[in-house]
Amino acid sequence: ATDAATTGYGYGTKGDYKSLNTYAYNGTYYLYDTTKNMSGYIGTYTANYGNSLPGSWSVDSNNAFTSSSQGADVDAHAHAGIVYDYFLNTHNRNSYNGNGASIISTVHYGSNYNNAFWNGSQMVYGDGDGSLFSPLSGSLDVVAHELAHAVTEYTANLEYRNQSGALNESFSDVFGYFVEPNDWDLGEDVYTPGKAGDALRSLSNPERYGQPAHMDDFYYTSSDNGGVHTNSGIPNKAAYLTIQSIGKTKAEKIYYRALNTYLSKRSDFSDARAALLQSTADLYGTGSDYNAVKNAWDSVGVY
Ligand SMILES: O=C(O)[C@H](CCc1ccccc1)CC1(C(=O)N[C@@H](Cc2c[nH]c3ccccc23)C(=O)O)CCCC1
Ligand SMILES: [Zn+2]
Repeated sequence: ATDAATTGYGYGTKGDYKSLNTYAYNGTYYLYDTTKNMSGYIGTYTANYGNSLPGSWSVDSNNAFTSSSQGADVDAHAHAGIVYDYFLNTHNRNSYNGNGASIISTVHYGSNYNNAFWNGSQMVYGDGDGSLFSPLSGSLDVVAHELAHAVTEYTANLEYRNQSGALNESFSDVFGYFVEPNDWDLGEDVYTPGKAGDALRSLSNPERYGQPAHMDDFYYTSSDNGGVHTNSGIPNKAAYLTIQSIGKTKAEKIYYRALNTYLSKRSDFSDARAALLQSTADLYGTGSDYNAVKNAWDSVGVY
């Protein structure tokens, strides 16, 4: 059988051309990327609008993933590679487990499914209903958000409820920014395709989309695991203020160090403040950067 790594191409859900790391096997081309220095691979599958995972390999007969139904596959595969490169190049972390674990994505999950998730083993993306969402793998910050959940699971493993869960959420939104720093929004590329200028969440103005930006407005609820997607607005605002003060290059190093070195399952917002301050001191001392982080958390009412 002739088999070898190949370079194909395709169009994302926005019609944008993308080069793809593919693999030829017996005359069929697979979204199977073996070009990274990982023990595993980056692979993209389709659930064919069903719910079984990972589904079947995303394949093409001539290495040109150009049909409209392949756009979500193209985006998931290309964006996964970008996020893999980010964690390796910026944080010297080889995949989510630090040891080259395979990064598996499945697209076309369910029917018009308006969400995406990391299920503990892989990333899964719905196509959206075309009104609330377009296919969710089309947003690089969403893909980074999901893969950051995997990184968190293998590092701090923040429990997904109440304050530790809101921190878990915030770290995923913040790494979504670090990977796609052209705006303070999350999910803007796939959220309400018929309406320009809005997003799922905003790091700079969490209140714009119904999230608190201060502890005084913490949302006590039993839904959504204690409001993890709502209360993340508070640490998200602190992250925005931190990045504005000390810059992305320093901020991403202190955020990664806090997650990887100081935070744990039951860490709360106050623990996050302490972990980020300690990480800042470790890396940059207790001068202006340290004071900026302190001021950011003071501003959101977390001590
Ligand atoms: O990774 C996450 O935190 C979210 C995972 C949601 C999920 C959890 C468990 C099983 C299924 C789905 C997915 C995303 C999220 O923030 N979802 C929110 C907002 C949301 C998306 N689609 C929705 C549809 C209805 C209501 C809320 C939503 C949520 O599930 O709350 C992250 C980036 C974009 C989608
Ligand atoms: Zn999340």
